[in-house]
Amino acid sequence: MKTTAPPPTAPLHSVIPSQRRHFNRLFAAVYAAALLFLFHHHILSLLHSATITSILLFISDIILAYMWSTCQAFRMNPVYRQSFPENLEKILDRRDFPAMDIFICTADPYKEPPIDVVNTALSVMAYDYPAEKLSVYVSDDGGSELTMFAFMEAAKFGKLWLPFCRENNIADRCPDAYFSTNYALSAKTLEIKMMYESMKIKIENAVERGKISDEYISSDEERKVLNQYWSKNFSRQNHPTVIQVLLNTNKDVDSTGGPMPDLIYVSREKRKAAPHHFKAGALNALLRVSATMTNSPIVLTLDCDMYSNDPLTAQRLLCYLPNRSNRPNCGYVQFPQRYHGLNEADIYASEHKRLFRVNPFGMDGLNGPNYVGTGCFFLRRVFFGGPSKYVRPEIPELGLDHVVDKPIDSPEVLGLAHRVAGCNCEDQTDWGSKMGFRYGSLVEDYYTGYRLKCEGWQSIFCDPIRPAFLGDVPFSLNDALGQVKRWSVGLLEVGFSKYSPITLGMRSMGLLMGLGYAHYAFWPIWSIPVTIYAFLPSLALLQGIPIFPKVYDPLFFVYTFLFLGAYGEDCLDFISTQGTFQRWWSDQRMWLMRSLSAFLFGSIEYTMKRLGMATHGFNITSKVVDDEQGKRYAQGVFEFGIPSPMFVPLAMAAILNLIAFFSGFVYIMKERSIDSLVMQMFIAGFGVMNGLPFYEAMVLRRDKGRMPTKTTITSILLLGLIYGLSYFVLRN
Ligand SMILES: O=c1ccn([C@@H]2O[C@H](COP(=O)(O)OP(=O)(O)O[C@H]3O[C@H](CO)[C@@H](O)[C@H](O)[C@H]3O)[C@@H](O)[C@H]2O)c(=O)[nH]1
Ligand SMILES: [Mn+2]
Repeated sequence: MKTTAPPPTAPLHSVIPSQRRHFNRLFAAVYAAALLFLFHHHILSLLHSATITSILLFISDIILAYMWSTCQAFRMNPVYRQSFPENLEKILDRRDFPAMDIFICTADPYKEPPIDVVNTALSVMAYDYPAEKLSVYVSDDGGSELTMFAFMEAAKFGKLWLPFCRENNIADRCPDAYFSTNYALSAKTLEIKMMYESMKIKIENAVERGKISDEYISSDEERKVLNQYWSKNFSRQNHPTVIQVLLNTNKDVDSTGGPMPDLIYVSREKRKAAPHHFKAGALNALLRVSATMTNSPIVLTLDCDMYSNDPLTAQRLLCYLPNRSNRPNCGYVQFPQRYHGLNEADIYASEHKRLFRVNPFGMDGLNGPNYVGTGCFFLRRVFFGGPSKYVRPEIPELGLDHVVDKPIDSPEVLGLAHRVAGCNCEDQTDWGSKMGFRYGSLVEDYYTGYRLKCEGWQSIFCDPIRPAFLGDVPFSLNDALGQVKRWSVGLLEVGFSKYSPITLGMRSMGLLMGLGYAHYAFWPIWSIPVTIYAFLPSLALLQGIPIFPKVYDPLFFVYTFLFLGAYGEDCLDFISTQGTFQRWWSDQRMWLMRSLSAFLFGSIEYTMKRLGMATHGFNITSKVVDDEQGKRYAQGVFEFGIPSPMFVPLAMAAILNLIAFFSGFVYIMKERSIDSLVMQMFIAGFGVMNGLPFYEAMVLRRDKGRMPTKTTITSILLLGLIYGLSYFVLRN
């Protein structure tokens, strides 16, 4: 085989445009023509006679067309990147690697087990990177001594874990992940495993009992730290700032005498009267606290449930620093959210493949991907105004040029750190509006990334073959829908704000990027067409009323093409991004379910919030699962169990389509003609295929995760009501 000479300097990264772009562009043109044909028909028939049915179908198709067209932004120019961290040290001395501040957020020890948070922290502390350049900050919005205790233990265990990983060149640096692989059974490994298990037992035991046993507290120093939580007025929503330097790189060494990274616990001040802005507020507090202590030029944000799966990740980031990439204004590098522990079919489609893996390639070919809340390396500079406009923070020590020249545990530094983590610190300042992570949306990630893009920052998407980060997925349907419901509220908050992507976005970052952001800002409006298509055709079918063109009508072919084209393209995108057909099927089913439920409830919640009728906060997704539930999840069985209102529209649609399909069948047999009802039969049949897990959960299952009878009955009653109404409406 002929070998080519190596390039003069070893490359750090490469970028290849996708071959599919040509096909995508052509297909978009054809599809757009078919859409025009469809709307031509819609308008003619509306002019001819506007019935409720024709108006509803028109509205549905307008929204579907909106979603389709905005989605084209992701298809015009996808690019794939590769990075070569192995070449890094040929160009950059290890001693010149920049310092990094790593932020890990946690907010509730009962929904986010502290042992998992500890695992996440250890996975990044053990990066293949100079330890003295890493500072890990843990934000505890739960204000819990359980989390503090877990980290006191983690600091001790870390001193063994880090050298162990380094010496044995271990790839899985998250202890829990490592010990669930086929690890080498050496004496050293078993010793470390024992240490890990003993730490885990202590932490889990403390969480279970809700307090820390006396025998677990090993020094007066520890007792003093924990004492802060035991004062009378200390509660989750009301407490002073707690900051604890658990490891200090200038003092602490590992078991072999090597340096340890900094490890700092921060629980910002909380007062009931002061808004705390959920995760965005927590991250801004960390931005300020870290500025007073280390002020590293690079910041990594991580959710507590997302551990690092590749020790080279930090070095990979260096391959893309702005002076080395062709994106001069690159302000952040986003790694995708990828997950561990998914069941084979990924029944809740919580991989969110289109959101986290498919579309970001498309945005990367334009101005760069969205920020998705975790697994993202930022230049600290981006939090202080656009590339050419530096916004100076009110407190000079928080600025980029501030050099920390005192030890991080000195009274001066700690004093200032406490002050900037306080509730009043943001009063009358630019934090949350022009500086830091942005407030005003429950999806602070989407919103912050969007505003940065509007300011002129660009970004890069980095999806290495070995996932850089792995996270947890929701284990029950209610959690999976609840998460998307929260996102829906947050997205609409941006969509209908004065910074809407439709206006500001398109103006400041160009048409295609603007469309991409506009696609997500109005994501929840999927609920409108999906709800209409789930109910209307089947309600009409039940009464033998045709609402779509007959088989030999040219319009029938247009509909067929539009449906197969959209589904086919979606399937192709999914499967070509390391997907299986089975998972794609779950993904499309879950899309229908989200639309019928999460998006719908999210839109209602958003409306109520706007009208001042309710205030919904950030409902944290639970990361715990009981054994039985875990078993069902592993087998790919849907988890209903609780009588959640979110299941009602889903059960209604499933039941209706089943009845409609059979009654349509009988009708066709009787009339001996199927021409005019083919499309409705298809839609009902499709609904039935998607509804299979529901029939099972309503009728056949006896386990705890079955559909509660109450929900089934409610759904049937409501369905009866809707059918009654439709009887009058559809016949007129
Ligand atoms: O008041 C709060 C609420 C949440 N969090 C943290 O925010 C993170 C995300 O919360 P989670 O319940 O896991 O929400 P998800 O829906 O799974 O998260 C997705 O959506 C969020 C926005 O809604 C983004 O922040 C996340 O990065 C993104 O993964 C977790 O680490 C929480 O500890 C806080 O720090 N403070
Ligand atoms: Mn999460």
